[in-house]
Amino acid sequence: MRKVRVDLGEKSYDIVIGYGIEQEIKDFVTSAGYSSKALLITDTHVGPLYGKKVQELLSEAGLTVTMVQIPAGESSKNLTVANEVFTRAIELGLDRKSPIFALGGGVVGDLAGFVAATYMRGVPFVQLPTSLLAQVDSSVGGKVAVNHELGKNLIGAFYQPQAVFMELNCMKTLPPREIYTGLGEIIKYGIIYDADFFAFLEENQEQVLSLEPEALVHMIARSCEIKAAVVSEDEKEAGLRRILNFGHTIGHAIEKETEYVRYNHGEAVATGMIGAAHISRQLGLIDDEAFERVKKLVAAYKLPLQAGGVTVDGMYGDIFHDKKTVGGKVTWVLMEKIGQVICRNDVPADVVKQAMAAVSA
Ligand SMILES: NC(=O)c1ccc[n+]([C@@H]2O[C@H](COP(=O)([O-])OP(=O)(O)OC[C@H]3O[C@@H](n4cnc5c(N)ncnc54)[C@H](O)[C@@H]3O)[C@@H](O)[C@H]2O)c1
Ligand SMILES: O=C(O)C(=O)C[C@@H](O)[C@H](O)[C@H](O)COP(=O)(O)O
Ligand SMILES: [Zn+2]
Repeated sequence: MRKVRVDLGEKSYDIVIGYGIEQEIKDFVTSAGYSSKALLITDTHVGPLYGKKVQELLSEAGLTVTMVQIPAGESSKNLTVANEVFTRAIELGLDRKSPIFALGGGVVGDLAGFVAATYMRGVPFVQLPTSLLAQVDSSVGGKVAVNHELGKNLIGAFYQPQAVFMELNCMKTLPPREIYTGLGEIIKYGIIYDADFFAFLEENQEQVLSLEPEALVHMIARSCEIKAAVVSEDEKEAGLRRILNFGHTIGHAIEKETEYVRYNHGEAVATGMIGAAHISRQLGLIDDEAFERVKKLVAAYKLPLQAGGVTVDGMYGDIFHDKKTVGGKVTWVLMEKIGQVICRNDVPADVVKQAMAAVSA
């Protein structure tokens, strides 16, 4: 079992990573001082697999747990579904000390976190991530949100969980496409922060793709360490945290242009990283070798180098709704080398459009 601490003063918490961590969950809940009524939010794929087991586990820790299943998929991450969950919470009489547990991927985590942040102005929140992407990224750091029809994650908050429990046995039921998706965000950490980690991903492809336990623990723990270090320094994205958004400016535009169904998040981010690498090369920040290494690794993990169903004009319009765009100026996270990025808000429109054309199929 591994533990990673997210250091945020009074809001600090542990990420517990391992195979068979039921006792750790029970011990935490028993000593947390929660009200007895709790909500377990999951989706229609994960609920039938793990919902009952987790409900029983939480009952053994003294809670009376109601499970709410939202339809699986990104199209559930909206205010309408959040409102249905608020209604259940009110009907059940959940109070300010009633915990909300998110059991599922990033969609469940982001939506449940948004509900937890806003129901009665904030109730305790615990993440139980079950997808690779949620374990390496979305369950950590406190960005919670729902989508708006005009853009991704536009309605949300920074709201930290009180703990994150990552049960690695859950990976056994994850479809292969969702493994590649998680690898999109994992590759991101190598590019933005850790050249050795990038090299590990280049050199251990078989172990990584088969989720061999030692490789799996390493890639989840290293990803969490990097995210925890960044978030601990800059919780609310005043500066450094923007690096975690590498690939997301174009990635979110791809998701929106394809109505959140054609590509899942990690795939769109992977293509967005190619776009950002393209801009970096055009500006002379990186050489061809670094660009080719990124491209090769993205392809090796079966992620798309180009997106279909998008237009340059559509994507170009979307980037002005990006949360890193201020006063009409888009802040781009760009590569300086593998393991290091910088932010630039002076990228000419034609350079951006060339990169967008290059990643459009
Ligand atoms: N808050 C953040 O910091 C942050 C970071 C990255 C991504 N995100 C958000 O996360 C979302 C993407 O997360 P995701 O990739 O987990 O998508 P997801 O939540 O849709 O999960 C992917 C699919 O896998 C299924 N699934 C999850 N765990 C499973 C398991 N163990 N076995 C079988 N099936 C399982 C889900 O039901 C779903 O069908 C996006 O909305 C993205 O914007 C947020
Ligand atoms: O935690 C962060 O900070 C990130 O940017 C992580 C991203 O992987 C994640 O997709 C995040 O939700 C994007 O945030 P947004 O502010 O661009 O909506
Ligand atoms: Zn992301």
